[in-house]
Amino acid sequence: MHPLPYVYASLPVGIKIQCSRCFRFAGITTTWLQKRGRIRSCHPRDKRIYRLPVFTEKFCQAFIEELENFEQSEMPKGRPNSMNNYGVLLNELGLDEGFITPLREKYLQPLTALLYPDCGGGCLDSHKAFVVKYALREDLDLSSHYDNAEVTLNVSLGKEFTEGSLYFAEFRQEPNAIPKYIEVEHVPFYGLLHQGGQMHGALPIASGERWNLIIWMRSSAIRNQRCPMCNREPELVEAEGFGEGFTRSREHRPPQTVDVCSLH
Ligand SMILES: O=C(O)CCC(=O)C(=O)O
Ligand SMILES: [Fe+2]
Repeated sequence: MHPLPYVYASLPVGIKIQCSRCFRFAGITTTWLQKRGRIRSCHPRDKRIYRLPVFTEKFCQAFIEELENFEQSEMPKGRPNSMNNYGVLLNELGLDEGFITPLREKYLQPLTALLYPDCGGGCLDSHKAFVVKYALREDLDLSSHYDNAEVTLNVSLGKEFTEGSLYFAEFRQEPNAIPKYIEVEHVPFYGLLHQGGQMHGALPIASGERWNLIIWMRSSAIRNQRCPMCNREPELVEAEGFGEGFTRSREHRPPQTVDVCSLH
């Protein structure tokens, strides 16, 4: 059993180890990062899917144990979305403020600003974070979809499993087009960054249990112009917390960016 404070106490360990390395990356080029092996592009045709270290193994184990405790408790539970029957919404555990927000702002944003400057990577100001779980006799896979996010982080937390890779198609592929998918394996304790609008899904696991942390990161500067789900100008209603990441202010525009990789 891990009482919640134990997990909270262990969070900075998991984050700090990788964070201190990544802070030094802010302001340098994608090419430099790739050459040094700090992040890896997962496909030669460059679908802008990147693998990066996120948590320690010890942290992932403690995190899963805590999620299992929550699952077994009597506390009311929502599910991440209509496609998942299992899994946990992290705001229900009070993990936004002390965990996901600093992770997004301090660790991820320096990287996403570099990797996705054209889709709000430099101005991600809210998120929806949840954990998905796949197991035999529970959910096995996830059908093809795009996320309600500008940029998504998907971290493999464990446990042991076989198969269950992600597959990616074109960016917002036409529903009737013949899909050309690439498969990307989950590597334990590593994360994958991808554009939320890229069609993707998860193949069925063949054995074991797979737990992944998903952070849908949102940029109000981008989505205030056009909703990524319906492609129209959003009509706003009051919402609790981050809502779906829209804000009333339309003045914000994404900052102007240059392609640093083309500069010499
Ligand atoms: O199962 C996975 O790893 C992918 C989950 C996912 O794409 C999502 O929840 O949006
Ligand atoms: Fe997704």
